Amino acid sequence: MVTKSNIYDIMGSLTQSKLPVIDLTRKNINPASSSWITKCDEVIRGLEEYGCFIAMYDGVSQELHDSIFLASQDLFDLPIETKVLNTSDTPSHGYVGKEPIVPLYEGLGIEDATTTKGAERFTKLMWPYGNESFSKSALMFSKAVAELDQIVMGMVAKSYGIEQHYKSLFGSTTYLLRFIKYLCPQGNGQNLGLVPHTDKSFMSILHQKQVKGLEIKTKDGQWIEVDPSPSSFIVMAGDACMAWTNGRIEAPCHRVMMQGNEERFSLGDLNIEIPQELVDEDNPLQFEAFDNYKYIHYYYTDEGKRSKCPIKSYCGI
Ligand SMILES: O=C(O)CCC(=O)C(=O)O
Ligand SMILES: [Fe+2]
Repeated sequence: MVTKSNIYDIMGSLTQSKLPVIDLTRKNINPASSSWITKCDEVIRGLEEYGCFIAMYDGVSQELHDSIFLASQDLFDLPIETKVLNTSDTPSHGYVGKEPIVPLYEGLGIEDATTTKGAERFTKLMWPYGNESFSKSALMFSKAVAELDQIVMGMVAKSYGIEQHYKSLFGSTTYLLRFIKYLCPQGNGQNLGLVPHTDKSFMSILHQKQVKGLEIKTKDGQWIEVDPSPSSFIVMAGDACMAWTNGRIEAPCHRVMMQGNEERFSLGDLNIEIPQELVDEDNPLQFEAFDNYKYIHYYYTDEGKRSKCPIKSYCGI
């Protein structure tokens, strides 16, 4: 029987607590400045405690924020026959829409979004006669957010003393820009935009427009709502980051409960080796080296979908 109290249990309770907000605007992130080490500590604390934090970041101007969301609207206004042309070998990187378990959700990914080639290839597929402003905005936004990712990863690597490993990881990094749209709930009580999950990527950077909806689960099981703002970006660890840091940073469970338009960045890496510096008597090696793309494929197999912690089933020791 479904009673009021067990509906509450299924949905989980919302908490008033907030995610850490870290000022990563340019004046604060010069590695030569004294505030740099403090910022590194804040970033690590946020990631170890919540698996994510909110970055205040000025690499995306208000103008770019506006133009990327206008571009997003143009994209979703295209006919479905055009949008489905965006296919990918990697599950969930192409067009996703009209899925029975998430009927409100629609998403399109641009692979290699930080390269002119990636941005133009996608634009040509969607607009065979061209759409220069779309491809320009997508490329500029991708580059700006990739820069934020690199700042954060540099801080993580510095704090753990694994800068050398980060350099090789960085060489094999590609970026995916995913445009996401959620329909308004249809008044039938169904307002789950996206089911609770952890990201399968290395790191995701989320940016929302006006309408909130993203909720992140704390380690003690409470859900925290995240308010949108043009200068805030949610930096979130994915499963691959958990393996790379030998379990120090765990990918947080998150879901979307309302409607809105959000852009999302995620990152896929190849041949990730667990840095030896993070392995000692107290912290034995927890994961084998793995390939992030193959892991994503594994996650979409029956075994991967059934697993409680797919990254552990895939490459845990
Ligand atoms: O739309 C959002 O804010 C979250 C999207 C998300 O979690 C995902 O695409 O994995
Ligand atoms: Fe996610």
